[in-house]
Amino acid sequence: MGLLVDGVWKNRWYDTSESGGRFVREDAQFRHSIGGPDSEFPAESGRYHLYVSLACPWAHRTLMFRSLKDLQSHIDVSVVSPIMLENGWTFATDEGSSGDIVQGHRYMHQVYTTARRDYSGRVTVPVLWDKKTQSIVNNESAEIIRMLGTAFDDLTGNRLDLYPKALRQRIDAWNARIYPAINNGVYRAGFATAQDAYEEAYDEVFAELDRIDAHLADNRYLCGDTLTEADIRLFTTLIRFDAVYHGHFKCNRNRLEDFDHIPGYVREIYQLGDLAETVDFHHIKTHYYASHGTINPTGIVPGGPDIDYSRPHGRDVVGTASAA
Ligand SMILES: N[C@@H](CCC(=O)N[C@@H](CS)C(=O)NCC(=O)O)C(=O)O
Repeated sequence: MGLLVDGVWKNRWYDTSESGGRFVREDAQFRHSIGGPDSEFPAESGRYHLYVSLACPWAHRTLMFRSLKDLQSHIDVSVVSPIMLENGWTFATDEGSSGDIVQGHRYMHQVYTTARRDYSGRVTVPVLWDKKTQSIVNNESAEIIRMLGTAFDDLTGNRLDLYPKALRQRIDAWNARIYPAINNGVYRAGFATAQDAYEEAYDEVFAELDRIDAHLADNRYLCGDTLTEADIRLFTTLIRFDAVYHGHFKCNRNRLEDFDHIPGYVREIYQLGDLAETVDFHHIKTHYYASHGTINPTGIVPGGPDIDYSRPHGRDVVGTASAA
């Protein structure tokens, strides 16, 4: 775990000393967009590449969109090793990485310094890479999924709209609650270095999960009967919850499987199209338990849990007519 300072790699764990033991996530620095034919980054088949970790919930969003939007043959993918230690994310193929199939780098930080020689900041995934200009288009998953959601529609003919105009306000409102309380909430609990910081995050995680569970009693998805971006963003945290966040990040009031409505909701999304192929529990568990030496010094990866996400979800009967 580390970061780049003026283009030089430094092996350093997160510094929580300035924030009262609270984990504060850094903002992504590359924020360009893929657009129409006149834009700097026009939508073109084969031009763009995704660097992802199969363990990472933020990268997972982009893989889910790539699958739902039929982009597999237009955007190829390099997968980093699940083990992230003193060199940060690596392309060690003996540990489960695909290798950097575009540039042949050994380390993810080289992708960043290829894009910007004196880059300072964290080296995160996902990264949307432009092979033509040898640069990073964007390294913020929330923005990458919006691009994948519409920019390539004329190429693929896939018009699935996960951020429809009529639902945007509601989607934005869900995202605004779910990001701090759940997506980042589990990290705020897990990476806290002070008891009160941990408890604050833990309480928020479960308050929001309780609210969502109640909402899902008579709403098939977060925004009623339509699957949206908000569901995808929530799913990537939920699918990791019992395997990792419950134990490793100490979010253990109860398991997700113990809720009334969330488990069926998670299974329904897991079973949609080819989305199950985007979930890799080996990478997920290995990454967290074997990479975070400050939290789990032995690096032992637990055997369980053993949850069958392909069993029937029973969500077809949920009141699709009711408003969210
Ligand atoms: N804002 C980014 C956050 C991405 C992020 O933090 N990814 C984690 C993996 S789960 C990472 O690469 N962390 C490495 C680090 O912080 O050094 C996004 O959503 O794309």
